[in-house]
Amino acid sequence: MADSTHPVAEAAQQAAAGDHVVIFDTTLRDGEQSPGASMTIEEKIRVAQVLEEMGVDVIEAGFPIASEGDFQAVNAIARIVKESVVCGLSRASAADIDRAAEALQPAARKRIHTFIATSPLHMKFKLQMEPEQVLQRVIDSVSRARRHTDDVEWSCEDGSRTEHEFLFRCVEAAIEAGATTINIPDTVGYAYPEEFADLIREIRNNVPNIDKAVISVHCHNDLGLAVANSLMAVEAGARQIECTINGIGERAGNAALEEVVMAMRTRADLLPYRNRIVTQEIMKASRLVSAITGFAIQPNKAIVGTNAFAHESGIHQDGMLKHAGTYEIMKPEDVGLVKSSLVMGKHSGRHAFRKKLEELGYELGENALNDAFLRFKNLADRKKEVFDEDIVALVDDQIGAGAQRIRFVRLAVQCGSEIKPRADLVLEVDGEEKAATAEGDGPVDATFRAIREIFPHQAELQLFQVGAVTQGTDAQADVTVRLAENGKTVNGGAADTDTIVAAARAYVAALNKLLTKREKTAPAALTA
Ligand SMILES: CC(=O)SCCNC(=O)CCNC(=O)[C@H](O)C(C)(C)COP(=O)(O)OP(=O)(O)OC[C@H]1O[C@@H](n2cnc3c(N)ncnc32)[C@H](O)[C@@H]1OP(=O)(O)O
Ligand SMILES: CC(C)C(=O)C(=O)O
Repeated sequence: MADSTHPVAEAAQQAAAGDHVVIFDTTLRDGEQSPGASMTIEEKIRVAQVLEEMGVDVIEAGFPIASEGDFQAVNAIARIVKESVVCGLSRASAADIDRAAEALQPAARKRIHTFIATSPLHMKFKLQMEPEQVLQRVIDSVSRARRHTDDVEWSCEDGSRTEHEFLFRCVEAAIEAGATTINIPDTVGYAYPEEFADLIREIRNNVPNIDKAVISVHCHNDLGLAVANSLMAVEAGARQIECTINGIGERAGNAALEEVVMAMRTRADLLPYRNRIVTQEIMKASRLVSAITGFAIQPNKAIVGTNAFAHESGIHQDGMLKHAGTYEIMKPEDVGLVKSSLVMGKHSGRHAFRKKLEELGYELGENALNDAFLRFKNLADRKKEVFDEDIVALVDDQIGAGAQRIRFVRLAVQCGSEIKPRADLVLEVDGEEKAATAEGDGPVDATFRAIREIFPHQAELQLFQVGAVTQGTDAQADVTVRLAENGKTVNGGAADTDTIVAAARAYVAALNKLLTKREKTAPAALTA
C-alpha cells in the first residue's frame, strides 16, 4: 500500500491541489510510434536534452521492453538528464516493469509508467481478459513498479471508453497499490471536451483516495480535439498533460506541447495555471523534432508553422505595422522566433510594400513607388510568393529601364563530347552590332568569354543559377546571373527554352544593370 506521507505522494497532493500543471512529454515514446518517426539513440538523446532545457517536467523516453535500441535509449537518457524526471513505459507485466526499471536505473529522478486497457472492447477482444483479471493486474503491476521507484504512473488505456464504475474501481486500486499519477487516456481521440471534463470531475468525486494522486490526461487527436480535451480536463482538475512536440504520435498524433503551453500562457485569464516551460525554446524543439523525424510541419500549424507569425494580406500588414496586437495574440519572440514576417504576395498592400522596400535599402519617390507597386502586383498574380530577390529584380529593372546599352542579337554554340565548346555571339552595344567568337570550358563559359570580348569589364561572376520554369524536356530554362563590382551587386534574369541563350541574355541583363548603377555614382564607362 502507498505511504501517503511519502515525498512523492505529498508532491502529488500539492500538485493536485495547486495550480501547477505538470508537462509530461512523450515525443520519444508515443511520438515515435508515428509510422516513419523512428529515431536513433543519438537523436533521442538530442531531443531529450532540448526537452530538459525547455523545462519539461517528465520525459517519457521510451518503452524499454520494446527493443534493445529502446532500452539503450532510455538508459542513455536516464544517465544524462538531471532536471527532468525520466520515465519508461511498461505493460502490466512483471517482465516489462523490471526491464523499465533496469533501463531507468541511473536516473536522478525516475518514473515507471505502467498501463492496461480497461474498456470493454479492449478487455474482451485485445487482452481477452475478464474485468476482474484486469483489476488484479492493475494491483500487481503498480505494486511491482513501486518496488523499483516511489514515482509510479498508472494508465487505463482507452479510459474515455471505459465504463465509469469499473474505471473508478481501477483508479482507486491503482492509488491504493502506490500509483502517484493516474493517467486517463483518450486513446482513440474519441472524447468531446465537455464530456471529457465531466469524466475527470466524476473521477474526482467518486474515487475516495483520488487526492493522493495527480490526475493526468493523454489525448489523441483523431478528431482534432486533443488540445481542447486536455485543457478542459485541466479546468476539471487534471494537473498533468501528456503531449508531444509538433503533436506527433500514434495515428493523428497527440496534444501538441506547444499548443497547450501557449494556450495556457496566452489565455491565463481563463486558464490560471503555471508550468515550467521556457516557451522561447519551442521553435528550437519543434525544428529539431521535425528535422530528425523528417515530418514537415504544415505551414499553418498553430504556434510553429512558418505562417503562424506571417502576414500576407494588405489590411493585416497595415494593421501589424501600426500595432502588432491587431493581428497577433502572441509575441513571436515568446516562442523563440526573432520577429513576425510580412510575406509579400498578391494580397499585400502599399504600406507593407513600402516597408519591404525600406528593409531592402530602397527609398522611392511616390510615383516610382506606385509604379513599382503595380509591377509587383502584376508579378504576384503570376507567382505564389514574391521573394525579396524578386522585388530587388523588379525595382532594379525599373531603375535600369531605358538604359539598355547592350542588347542580345544572336548566338550560335558548338559543343559535344568531341568538340572544344565554341560560342559565336553578336551583341548590339550603344546601337552598333559587334561580334566575337570564343572558346571555353563549356558552352556557358565560351558564351560569357565572348561577352567579355565584345564588352570588356571587371565585374566578377558571383552566381550562375539555372532553374526550370515548367517541367518536361521542353521546359524553359530560367537563368539568374549575379555580377559584382566595387561592392555593387546586381542580378540579371532571363528565360528561354535554350539554356545557353537564357544564360547569355541573363548575363547581358545583369551587365546593363551594373552599367546603370555605375553611371549613377560615377558617370564613367564601365568598359576597362
Ligand atoms: C496506446 C499505446 O500507445 S500502448 C503502447 C503501444 N506501443 C507499442 O506497442 C510499441 C512497442 N511494442 C512492441 O515492441 C511490441 O508490441 C511488444 C514488445 C510490447 C510486445 O510484442 P509481442 O510480445 O510480440 O506482442 P504483440 O505486440 O504481438 O501483442 C501484444 C501482446 O501484449 C498484450 N498486451 C497489450 N497491452 C497489454 C498491457 N497493457 N498489459 C499486458 N499485456 C498487454 C496483448 O494482449 C498481446 O498479448 P498476447 O500475445 O498474449 O496476445
Ligand atoms: C499508454 C497510454 C498512455 C497511451 O499511449 C494511450 O492510451 O494512448
